[in-house]
Parts: sequence; C-alpha cells; structure tokens
Amino acid sequence: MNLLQVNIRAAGYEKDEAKIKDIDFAIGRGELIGLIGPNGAGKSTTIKTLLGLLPYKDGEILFKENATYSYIPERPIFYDELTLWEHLDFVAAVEGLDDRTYKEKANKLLQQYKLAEHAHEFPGKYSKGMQQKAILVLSMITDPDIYIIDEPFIGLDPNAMKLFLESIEEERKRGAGILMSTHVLDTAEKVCDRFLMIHEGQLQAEGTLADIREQCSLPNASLFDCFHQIAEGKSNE
Ligand SMILES: Nc1ncnc2c1ncn2[C@@H]1O[C@H](COP(=O)(O)OP(=O)(O)OP(=O)(O)O)[C@@H](O)[C@H]1O
Repeated sequence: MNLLQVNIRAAGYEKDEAKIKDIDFAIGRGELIGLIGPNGAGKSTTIKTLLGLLPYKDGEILFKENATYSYIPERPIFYDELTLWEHLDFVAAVEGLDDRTYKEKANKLLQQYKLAEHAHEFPGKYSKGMQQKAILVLSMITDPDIYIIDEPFIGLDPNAMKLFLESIEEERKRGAGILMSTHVLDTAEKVCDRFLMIHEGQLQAEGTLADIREQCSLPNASLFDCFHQIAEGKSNE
C-alpha cells in the first residue's frame, strides 16, 4: 500500500474559492517525487492541503496507517528561546524517542551538517543556510516514513546541497517516501523518480521524465524544456 494517497478535488484559502483542482497522486516507499511548477502554480498550496492547513478542502488525503511524516518548510521557524540541542530534545520528547539512540543520531547529523559547534546556539540567529541545515537535522531525527519538503535548496551551499542529496538518498533506501517541491530542475531531473508538474492550480503532466516528455510531445527534452513548454504554453493562451 502507498504511504500517502492524495485525491484533491479542490482546495483554497477561502470557502469555495479553489486555488488548486484535481490533484491526484500517490507516494510509495522509497519514492522521491518532484513537485514542479512556476511561481504561483499551487505547489505550496498543495503541500498545505496535505498538511491539513487549508480552510477549504474537498477531497481525500490518506496517510498509511501509523505513517509518520516530517514537513520541511521553505522558511524554517524556530523557537527564539531554544538552542538547536534544545529543539532536538524537544522533538525527541514529543516523539518519545529513545534517549541514547536519538542522541547518537543527532550527534552524527550535527557533525555531518557541520552544526556541532553551533548546537548550543539559537538557530533563530543562524545564517539562512545554517537554518535550512538545522531544520533538515530536526526533520531526520525522527526517522519519518514520509518527508514533505518545500524547496529545500534555497540557501544551501554546494557542500550542504550534496549532503542533503546524500541524506535523502539514505532515507529513501530506508524506505521513506519523499515529496519535494523545487525550482532547481536540473537537480530534480537527476534525483527524482517521478514528477508532478502543476500550472495554474492543476496537474498538467505527471510521471517519469519519459512520461512527461511524451505528454509534452518533446522527445529527449530536459525537464526544464518540458517545464518551459507547460508554463509558457498555458500563459500564452
Ligand atoms: N495565504 C494565501 N491566501 C490567499 N491566497 C494565497 C495564499 N497563498 C497563496 N495563495 C494563492 O494561491 C495560488 C498558488 O500559490 P502557491 O503559494 O501555492 O504557489 P507556488 O507554486 O508555491 O509558488 P512559488 O513557486 O512562488 O512558491 C496563488 O494564486 C497565490 O496567490
């Protein structure tokens, strides 16, 4: 069974005012799905719908029984009075994680992401990239079944980006399913199994790169070319 089954007929910020329509997809174990589309297409709105954050939703969002998820927002928010370690302790307490196991994992992640020296500082005062790395560490500490990630690459330096890609590869091998919205199409093309291309609140193409090429009638095109055709084709109508 899929980790997450999504059938959104309509959703939006006000009753009966749909910003997205007819968005249907599923995420299986170990799958990385790229949510792609131009500014204002409805990517964040789709993510907020999955998280149950929108006031208006018509449709079904079905998480596999007992499946857990981590949400990584585009702009992380931290508690002002907590250091990164205190954030980790807080997550561990809320999730009931075993003390020794989570501390070992946290130490490893903090080392990997070069945050160990800053773990007793307030992440609210970190640089943008450090904040992004801190939220990744916090999201991975619980070993979730599903990751829902809104544009992870903003602010990451090339090393951190490589590290992030390695981390998600490890998480996929563990069986986690990942939905990741991004504008970094050359990277998405390399790492994602499948894509959801949305424009003006609706799915315009979906599937593997081969499927997307076929749906766009662009054999051998890059994801960027397909994106361009969908975004431009529609806005020129
Ligand atoms: N809080 C909000 N209240 C009302 N409308 C909103 C709100 N947030 C987004 N929208 C509208 O919903 C539509 C989809 O926006 P959304 O933020 O989902 O786009 P996106 O694909 O994530 O874009 P971007 O790539 O710029 O982040 C847009 O028309 C936008 O104006």
